[in-house]
Amino acid sequence: MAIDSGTKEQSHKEHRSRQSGAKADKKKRDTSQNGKKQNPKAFAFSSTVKAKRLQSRSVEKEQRRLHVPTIDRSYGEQPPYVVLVHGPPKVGKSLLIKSLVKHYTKHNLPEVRGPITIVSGKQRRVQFVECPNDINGMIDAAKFADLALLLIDGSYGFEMETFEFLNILQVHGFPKVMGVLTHLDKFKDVKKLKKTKQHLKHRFWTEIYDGAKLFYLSGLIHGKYVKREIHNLARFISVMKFHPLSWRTAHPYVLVDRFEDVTPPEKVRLNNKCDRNVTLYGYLRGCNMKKGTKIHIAGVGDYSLAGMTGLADPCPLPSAAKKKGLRDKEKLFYAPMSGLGDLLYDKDAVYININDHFVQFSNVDEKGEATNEGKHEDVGVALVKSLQNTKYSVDEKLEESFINLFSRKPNLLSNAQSDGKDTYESREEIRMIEPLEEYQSREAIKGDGSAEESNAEDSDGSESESSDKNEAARKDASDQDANLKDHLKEHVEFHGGRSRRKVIFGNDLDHNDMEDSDFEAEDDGDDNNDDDIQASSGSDSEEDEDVHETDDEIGNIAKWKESLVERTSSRQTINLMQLVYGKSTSMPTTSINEHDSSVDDESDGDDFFKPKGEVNKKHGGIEGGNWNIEDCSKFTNYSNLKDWKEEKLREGIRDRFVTGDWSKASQRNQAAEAKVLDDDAVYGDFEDLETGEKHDGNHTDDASSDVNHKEDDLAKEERRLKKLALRAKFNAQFDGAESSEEELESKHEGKSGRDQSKESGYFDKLKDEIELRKQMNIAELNDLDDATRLEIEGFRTGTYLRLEVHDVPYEMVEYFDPCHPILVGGIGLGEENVGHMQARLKRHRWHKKVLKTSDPIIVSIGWRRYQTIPVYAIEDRNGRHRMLKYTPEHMHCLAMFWGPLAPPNTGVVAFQNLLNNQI
Ligand SMILES: Nc1nc2c(ncn2[C@@H]2O[C@H](COP(=O)(O)OP(=O)(O)OP(=O)(O)O)[C@@H](O)[C@H]2O)c(=O)[nH]1
Repeated sequence: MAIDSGTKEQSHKEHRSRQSGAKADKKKRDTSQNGKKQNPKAFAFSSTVKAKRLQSRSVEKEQRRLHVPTIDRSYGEQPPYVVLVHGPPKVGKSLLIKSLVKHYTKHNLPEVRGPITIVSGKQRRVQFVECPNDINGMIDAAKFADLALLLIDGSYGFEMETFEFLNILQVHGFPKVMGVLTHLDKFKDVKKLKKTKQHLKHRFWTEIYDGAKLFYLSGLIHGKYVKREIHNLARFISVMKFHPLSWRTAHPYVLVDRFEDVTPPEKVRLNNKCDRNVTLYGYLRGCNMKKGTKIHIAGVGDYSLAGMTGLADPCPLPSAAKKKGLRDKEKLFYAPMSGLGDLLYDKDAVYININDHFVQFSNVDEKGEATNEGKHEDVGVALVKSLQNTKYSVDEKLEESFINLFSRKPNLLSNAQSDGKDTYESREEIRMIEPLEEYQSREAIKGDGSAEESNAEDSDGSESESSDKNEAARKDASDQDANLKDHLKEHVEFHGGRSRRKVIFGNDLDHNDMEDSDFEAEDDGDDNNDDDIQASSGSDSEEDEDVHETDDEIGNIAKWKESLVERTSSRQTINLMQLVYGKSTSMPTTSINEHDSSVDDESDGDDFFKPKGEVNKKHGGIEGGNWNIEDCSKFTNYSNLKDWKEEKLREGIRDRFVTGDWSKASQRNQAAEAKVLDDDAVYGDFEDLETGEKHDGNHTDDASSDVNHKEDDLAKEERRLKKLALRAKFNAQFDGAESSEEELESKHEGKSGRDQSKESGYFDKLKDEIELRKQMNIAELNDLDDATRLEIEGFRTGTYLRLEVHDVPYEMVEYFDPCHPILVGGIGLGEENVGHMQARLKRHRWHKKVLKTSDPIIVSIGWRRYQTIPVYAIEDRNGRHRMLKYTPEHMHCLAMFWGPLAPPNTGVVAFQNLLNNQI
């Protein structure tokens, strides 16, 4: 009792809720939110301003989504998507592929050699390829990759390889790109890790586009990456959407995943260096390939095919695989070069591969001894297992078979591999012994050489992008040329037993300081070395001087940046003036001059150039009448220009933008029709600007152009109706699958109830039309028998092809390296001819020296890469081409060179040096 009474009497201190501090703030926030709106979605449009903003934002998003529909020419089953794993040496490329293969197939991949095809889902296969660490390999890889995984050593930072590869990618059509940070376990400090991650992410975004996916692989568990992280990465790969790239949809290509030498052995015996016959195997991609198409083997040359056969798919989709027997399990992977796959018969050889889990034995380990996990191993199994390792030509196998069968000698390939390793190790040793000399000599090479390699050029045709993000990426890349990437510097250093080419960003110096605290001793030395590199390279360009300044005085960064920014901005204005107004101001004056007096303005006295002047005049005459051309700047009548500084004028067009009030638009359109009929002067009205028509005294022109417009419209309408009729016919024929889709769409549109839905409807209609045409083609082809179909259509994309090529140089066989994928591209009509080509070209900002006319360069264009001698020129204002001895600074110029022709709008990249000096 006493206790009870005691407790009753005891007064506890009352709980006082916090009045200030983080907790109180949070509570306030919560209560205020809860109090105001319990269901934020239900009150989304409580404010009209907000509603308007939301609406315009969604419209903007919708608009951004729209792009000209690309025509997908792939008719057959989708071939496996190529996932390219790229990165500087020793960053973990092989390990990532092994981990991913393990994730998908539950099999351990002994080594990564050549493309590895795996089934990643019911409807999807992917082919993993490790990108070789040399420029040639990177160029080829950029041409066939559907998704590039850029591996970056997080503990070290960006290396030049990544940026060089990105530049190549930009030119050859930008496929999807994802970044993967590895070696993050080397960070001991969590804060530093976080900061570095953030920093690298933003740097990555600057290079690609904001929001580009970057994965973090935090470390290794049992020598493999963490399962969960690999699982996430695999999920992303499995669901990723790939857009067809324009060059590839117009050209068939094969990424070779199996290669055989089928030269008659007798011929080789007589002459070891005779031309060889080879067979190349791989999935057909891009578009259909007809018989008789010429091919280009990257790095080898153009050939006509001696034979082309379609084989059974070695790794079919689960949905497509027809099970032949009960034990016929689905084959989930195919990697003949890595020694994975299944039983395969073809003309040249028979391959027997048995999955580990069927026979319960492991592969041969490194020492060449079999570690038996299975209960018992019979002779048959041993035989089959030894056969597993033979995957070279028949003659080679005949020579080696008895050794392989009975003595368990490690095969030639593994020998070669280990030899390679040995040489590498010995090279490392040499470096360790003589680090200084080696280092300095390498610096000297790379100060010039490696920058030369990255001598990427912009081209006209680089706009052949399909995905918005990719476009954004390119835009970003070009936009930020001036301000961000100019600061990017290569820094060669000896790190972790090998020379690495670190990327240093001008605006990241402070960050580097932060990072450097970890590796202080090293980097102090490196700073000095950096100066040395600059000195040794001996370049005396302005930029380099600037860089020297920064290296000398880090405190002056701001000033240095100021001067750079000023300079770039001043340059930009000049360029802009030239680009936007330069011609517009000059053209009218020249044409006026020509009209006024027949004296040539610039080429006066020079009879040679007179005809050109006349051509110019003609141009002026033709264009003068054409008021509807897009580039109105050339014919600006200054008296008609509106003064956009006037508030009233600006107010007048406010509603023409997404943020404006659109209800007026419909009224205005009605009014506009009336106005056109009306002969009253409408000068100064904004209708003029929108339609691009000018009403200054050319009423008759306007009227006639209007009539033309109307006629055009009528024709268009007629065509549209025809198409609709066709479509209806098609729908009636083919069980109305599309119409149901359409209904859904229309329902959706009705729901959204916006004007913009019409536009997206148009977009969808365009897409539908393309699809319709495709379906009609397929329907038409389905009626044909197989042989005729093959004749007309060619081999369909996704077919596993065997290509036989005769008389290739013996070096192709001799130096064949499974780690260096072979790309075979189909050549279009007209592309097999040689001739002069003209390309727009700009010296890359990393290339320190100007390029000189007649200095040989190596050009990569289309599937090809070849050496040629360019002549640089620039187009003067009067349309003449003036030869340049050297390329101009920060400007495009023209390059004329001789070589196998490529279609217009093809991306071009040129290199001065392709030496593989990057290890
Ligand atoms: N600590 C740590 N080690 C890693 C990580 N990723 C890879 N490694 C190790 O780095 C070494 C090189 O890995 P590889 O997969 O052979 O690298 P690679 O890029 O294929 O190398 P090359 O083919 O020679 O260019 C291996 O010993 C890996 O175990 C990581 O995230 N953390």
